[in-house]
Amino acid sequence: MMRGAGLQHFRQMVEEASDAILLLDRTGIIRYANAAAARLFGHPLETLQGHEFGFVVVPEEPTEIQIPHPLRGVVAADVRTVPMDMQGEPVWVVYLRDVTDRKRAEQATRENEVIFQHLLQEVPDIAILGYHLDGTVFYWNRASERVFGYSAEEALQGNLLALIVPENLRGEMEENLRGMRAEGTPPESGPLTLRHKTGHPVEIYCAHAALEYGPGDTRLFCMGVDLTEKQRDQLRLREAIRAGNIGLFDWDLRTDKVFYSREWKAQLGYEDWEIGDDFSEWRSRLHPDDLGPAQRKVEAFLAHPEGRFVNEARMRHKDGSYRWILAQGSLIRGADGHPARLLGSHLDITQRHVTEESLQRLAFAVDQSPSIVVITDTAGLIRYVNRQFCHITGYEESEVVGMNAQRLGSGLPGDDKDPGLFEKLSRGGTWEGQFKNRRKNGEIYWERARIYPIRDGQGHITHYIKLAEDITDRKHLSDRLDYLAFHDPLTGLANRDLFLDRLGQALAVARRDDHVLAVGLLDLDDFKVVNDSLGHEQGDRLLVQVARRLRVHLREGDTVARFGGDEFVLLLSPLERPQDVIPVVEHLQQAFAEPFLLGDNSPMVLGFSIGIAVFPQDSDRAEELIRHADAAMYRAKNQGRHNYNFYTRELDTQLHERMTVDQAMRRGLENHEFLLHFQPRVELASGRIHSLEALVRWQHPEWGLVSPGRFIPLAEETGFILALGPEILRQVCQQIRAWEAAGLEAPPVAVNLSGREFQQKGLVERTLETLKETGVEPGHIEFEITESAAMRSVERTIRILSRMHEQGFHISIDDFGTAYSSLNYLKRLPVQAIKIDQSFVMDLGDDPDAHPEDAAIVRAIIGLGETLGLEVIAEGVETAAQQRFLLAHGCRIGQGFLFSRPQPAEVIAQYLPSRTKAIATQASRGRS
Ligand SMILES: Nc1nc2c(ncn2[C@@H]2O[C@@H]3COP(=O)(O)O[C@H]4[C@@H](O)[C@H](n5cnc6c(=O)[nH]c(N)nc65)O[C@@H]4COP(=O)(O)O[C@H]3[C@H]2O)c(=O)[nH]1
Repeated sequence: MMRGAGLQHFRQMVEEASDAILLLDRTGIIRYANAAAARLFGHPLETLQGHEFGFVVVPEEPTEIQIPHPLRGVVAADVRTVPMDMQGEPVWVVYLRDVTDRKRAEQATRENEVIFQHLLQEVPDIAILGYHLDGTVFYWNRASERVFGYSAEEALQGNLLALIVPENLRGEMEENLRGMRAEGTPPESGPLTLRHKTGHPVEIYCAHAALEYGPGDTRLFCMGVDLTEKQRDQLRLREAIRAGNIGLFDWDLRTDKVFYSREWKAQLGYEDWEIGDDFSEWRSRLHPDDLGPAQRKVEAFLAHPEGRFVNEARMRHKDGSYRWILAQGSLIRGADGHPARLLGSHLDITQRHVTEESLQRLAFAVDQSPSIVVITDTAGLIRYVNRQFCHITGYEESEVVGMNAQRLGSGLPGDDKDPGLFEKLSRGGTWEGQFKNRRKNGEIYWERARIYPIRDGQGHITHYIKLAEDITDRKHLSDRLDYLAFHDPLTGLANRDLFLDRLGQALAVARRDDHVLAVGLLDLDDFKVVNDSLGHEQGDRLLVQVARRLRVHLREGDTVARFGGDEFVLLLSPLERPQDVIPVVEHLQQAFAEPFLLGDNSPMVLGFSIGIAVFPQDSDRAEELIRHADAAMYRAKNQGRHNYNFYTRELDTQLHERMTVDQAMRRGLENHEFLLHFQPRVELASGRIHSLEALVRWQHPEWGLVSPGRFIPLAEETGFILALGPEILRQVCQQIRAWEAAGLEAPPVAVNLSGREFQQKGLVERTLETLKETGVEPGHIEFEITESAAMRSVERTIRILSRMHEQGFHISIDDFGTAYSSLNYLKRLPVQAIKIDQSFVMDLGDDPDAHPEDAAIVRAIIGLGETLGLEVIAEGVETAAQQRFLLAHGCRIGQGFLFSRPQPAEVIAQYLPSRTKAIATQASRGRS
């Protein structure tokens, strides 16, 4: 039992308790009430005490009662009654707790649940669907039924993916669900195109919410708004702005604050939060060079805000690079009519700038290109020409743009020069070829061109481009080369190739029409002599005149060709009979009786020899006909001047013989059949040997000793002399060494050098080599070259003879007097001797006085030799009278049968002084 202070404390606790506490006697009268009870009942304590409680309560059982409150209406309270015994009296302690607010909240919640469920279910424009993370649908409101066409009953059995997600989105959706399962991130909100039960697309704006139903049971709600057209437009606009990467700005001119959109910032590499709303954010990022102009443009626009504000400037990206930004905007005025905002967009046009710059460079390159560039449209109208075109054609760009390319004869589409051209181009092919065009001044020029079609993005041909080069010069050159390939450059006559071609055609016609044709090979008599003595220039002049005369005196259909040198070939066709050639030849002979004119207009009569071969009797093949005509010509020549000769079978035999001799010579060289005879050149006064001339002989096993007159000309003709010559020199050197070895004093030996050998390259080197090998000094050798060979190419002769002379060789001019030596050249030749041709000496006979002309020639040659300081050697001295004449006129040295025929080396050896004797003689001379 509590007493004293304890009781006091208990009483205070009861008094201040938050719950209402009443003490009832057994009749239910309130004997005590605390302050909370007074608040609960809304009556003062005094009123409560002694008042009947009035509620039926079950002791010990919590009960809820409704208490009428004078101010709050009805107050709800939870009641618990506990029976007690107070000083023997049974009493009830009643505890009351005010639960009005809680009750109300519970009521509200209950009501809300109903409302929300109703709302969710009935909300007209929002399709709400709940689904598990595997897509199984567990909630489907009425709007979903309308939007997607499935009833809730149908939907609740199915899977969202199968129901409303179209094929193309399924993968993405599954990916989203996987993301949700793994990381708890719900799919992003945004517009979606789903599928109605009937299959048509349903465009909705979809927001997702994830709800945790229990551990491991997260579910998703999709709330989809079926978009109105306006909303769709707005969304499209937003999407377009995003997709087009268009940055937006909204500059409040009064506050100087600017709204920069995410894209505006992203264009420059910034996150949304990295850029504020100050005007300086724009200004500070402008390229220093663009800042001033851009600001001035803004100011100008604000001062006169007409149309649209447009500016292109470089702006600094976060990475430090600069981007080209196209800013466009319009002014918005405030309610007071003053400019309030500048609203606009930013577009990154860097790529366009790069492209434009490279296009500009390309355009520059095309314009400056060394090629002609022309662009036309598909109708052939010129749209562009470059500088080179203007330079080549002489047209100004403005004169031709818009003009049909055809009118320039440029060969572009529509040109009728090549009908295949347009067809090829319009099929999309490339055309390549040559055009013959006209410059503005009317001049013709050639171009090599390529034309390509230009296509647009869809592959349609929109233009044609021509790239061309002016090849006029090249064309002329190639025409010239073509001409040269088939013509003789000197006379303009057909060359061998063209002649063969014509002959081939003529043979075909002759075979078909059964007629005769003739090939004539014409060789000018004595032309070589003229050429060698008067020089090439005169020779050429003569050849040109001959060509002209031949052309003039032959029929139109006949062909004249020049095969080189003084060899002309005629094709006479058609003829009825072979003998029809004769009048033609005679006509030509008459034509040649007329003199030709030399450079100094001095007249010169030139004859010709001609060999003729006839189809079909001699051959039916072109080459063979020419060969036969050649053989006939040789015989004509051999028979004397101004002759003509028909080919005969017998001629073939001769040719055959020539071939046999040539082969025999080549074999003979291998078999050492060539040997030397030596003919002394003697001092005319004393008869002493001055020097020797080596003369080759051919000791053939069957034909016996063959003289050089019979094989040297053929050897020269066939080139065999080039093999034989070095062999002769070698034998000469070896013989000199042999004589010396035998103790004899070997005099200098003269060796004949044929014209062919003289022309050959490396002559001096090879000669020196032979001398070195055999150990003979150059001073021991003298080379004889004929006057005609020396005069063939005088400058070259001088060059080679000078080199020989420098090496210590002696040189003499053989057969002097037979060619037309220019004294001017003779003076320059480094020769030591001239040999009077034996014909002049022999013609003196036994009595030179009886032959005054020959005597005069011989005297003139001796005088010439004296004047030029040359030794003069007379050839063919056969009589003592000749010897006396020569001596009397100052010729010191002679050679001829009078002194000795050419003899083998052993015979010659008998005449050679012994070396010891010679030395002794010299020694005794030295002493005296
Ligand atoms: N009737 C007559 N004839 C005389 C008299 N004295 C010498 N001869 C002959 O006249 C020719 C002189 O030689 P060539 O004018 O150089 O004329 C030479 C020369 O052009 C050429 N020849 C001879 N040997 C060689 C050689 O080794 N090389 C070259 N390339 N040609 C040679 O063959 C030509 C003829 O040579 P060969 O028959 O040996 O004839 C020699 C010689 O035997 C004479 O008093 N009366």
